[in-house]
Amino acid sequence: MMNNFQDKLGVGVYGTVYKGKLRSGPPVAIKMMDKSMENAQEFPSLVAALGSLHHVNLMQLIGFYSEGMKRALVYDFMPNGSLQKYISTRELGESVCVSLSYKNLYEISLGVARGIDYLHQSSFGNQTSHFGIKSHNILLDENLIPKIADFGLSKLYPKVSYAAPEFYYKSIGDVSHKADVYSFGMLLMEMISCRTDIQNIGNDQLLAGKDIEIEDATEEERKMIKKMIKVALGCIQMKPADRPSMRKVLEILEDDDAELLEMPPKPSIVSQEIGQYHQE
Ligand SMILES: Nc1ncnc2c1ncn2[C@@H]1O[C@H](COP(=O)(O)OP(=O)(O)OP(=O)(O)O)[C@@H](O)[C@H]1O
Repeated sequence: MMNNFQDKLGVGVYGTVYKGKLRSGPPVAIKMMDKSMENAQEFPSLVAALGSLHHVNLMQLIGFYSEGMKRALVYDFMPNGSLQKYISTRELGESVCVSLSYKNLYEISLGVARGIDYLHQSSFGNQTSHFGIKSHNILLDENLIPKIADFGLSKLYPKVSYAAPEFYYKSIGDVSHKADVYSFGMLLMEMISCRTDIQNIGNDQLLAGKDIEIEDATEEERKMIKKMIKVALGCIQMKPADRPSMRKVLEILEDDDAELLEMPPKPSIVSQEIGQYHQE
């Protein structure tokens, strides 16, 4: 592997990511793990488990390095970087956001849902309650196909993404795959709000049963966004048991008639809901 660790792609919770090159040619991303990693003794078995997962929407682990305290993971290099870069209006301004069409956003959401569903169905999913999904960890390849990265590393170094309420309030349910469903719903909200005013659409138009008006969207795109909003509202329900499974989410996103489905109830505000549970 050829790399002089000069081309830094970024720094994450687990360490620093560099761009490198395999001798045979393709560029790679090398994630140098910090020494402070917890449960480091689990690294070899985790690498074996991660290497056995194959899905078009998961970032494929193509190699690893482990010697003494040094550990590194090698992945394909993703030329379009992370989804976060495209959808964060706060950090980067709207010009970046609008470079993704509604269709792009819908297809990315479908790909991410397929990747999470695969993880939940896999034997790895049986041992892991949640995978910590967030827009930083969704990388886009040259065709804007999303790849979920870092999904196994939360076993070594627990971290919270769009934290589901059950992480804080045990009374509403156990932390399970439904925490990923919640994170996925928040991700959808983030994606939609990058192009539209989600507050107004979610509350005023859709929830009131009205048709949504989205500027500069075709009829097909309007349907896609409407499905994404419905799925998002279902996924961010307060109680894990009220959220759909990732398999159900996929069914809805892939269903052409899903826009006719009933709108999920508006998710209640945490403090009110928690108060209610405490009174039960
Ligand atoms: N395979 C890859 N190809 C291209 N860029 C990558 C790749 N993997 C990571 N990066 C970039 O490197 C940076 C750091 O990535 P890393 O996954 O370590 O952290 P993160 O996703 O920013 O945050 P966290 O550690 O909380 O998951 C990010 O900006 C990401 O876009």
